[in-house]
Amino acid sequence: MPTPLVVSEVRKNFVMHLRGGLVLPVVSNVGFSVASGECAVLSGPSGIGKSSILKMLYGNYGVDGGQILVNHQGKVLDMASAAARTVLDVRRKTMGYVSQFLRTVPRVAAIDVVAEPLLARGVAQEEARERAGRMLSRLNLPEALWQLPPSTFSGGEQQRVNIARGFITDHTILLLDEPTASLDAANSAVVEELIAAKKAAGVAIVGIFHDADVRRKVADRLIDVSAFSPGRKAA
Ligand SMILES: Nc1ncnc2c1ncn2[C@@H]1O[C@H](COP(=O)(O)OP(=O)(O)OP(=O)(O)O)[C@@H](O)[C@H]1O
Repeated sequence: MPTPLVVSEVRKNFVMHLRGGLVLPVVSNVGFSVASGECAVLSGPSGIGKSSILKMLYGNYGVDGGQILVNHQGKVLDMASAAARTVLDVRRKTMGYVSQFLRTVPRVAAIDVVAEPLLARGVAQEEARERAGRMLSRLNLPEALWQLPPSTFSGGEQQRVNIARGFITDHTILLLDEPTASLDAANSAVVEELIAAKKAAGVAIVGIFHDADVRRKVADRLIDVSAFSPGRKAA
């Protein structure tokens, strides 16, 4: 079976159009691969480019060079050069992403926000909602909130909706951007269990965890993003 995710020679500059086209090189020569069942954690100081790398892997940020090869339904394709339609298909079937903040859609109930990725994969509505409810219970979101849109939820409640939505599918690659940042110890522990279950199921995970304790528990390997800082020679 091909490796789920192989990143090589990826480069990213930000161009500040409001500053006369000033070019800010963020990362260069990014290279790593993530095996099935492995959790690789991006580490390094604030502002070094960790979130930018996750956003490039997911196709939210364009890439100025290099390859992001994913095993999508038995075929290897390059997210760095894939057409928008292909990127959406990869997101639906292969690659999940738990962003730092939930993007709420007005009037959509929390339970439907969580069930939506299952519906997109063809799961019947009743089953999708039942599974969404189970996931929200596991993350201790009070049932009274399930039918409400999450826009008024607390930071930690929104993050739990986001986590439930990200972990509900059987995507083979999962990107996690600080999933425990707004959570208390009990809910962080639930997320650690969910990550362990994904690893046991063979999912390849790339994550960012500022909490050293969580990082120590979930990481199989640290990837030092400072090594990809432009100007530094690759190790
Ligand atoms: N859309 C953008 N436009 C311009 N600059 C950006 C953009 N996104 C990120 N940057 C810049 O790229 C650099 C890397 O940011 P990034 O968020 O990837 O760092 P990080 O390592 O995840 O930081 P933190 O640990 O603080 O979250 C920063 O200097 C940031 O200002």
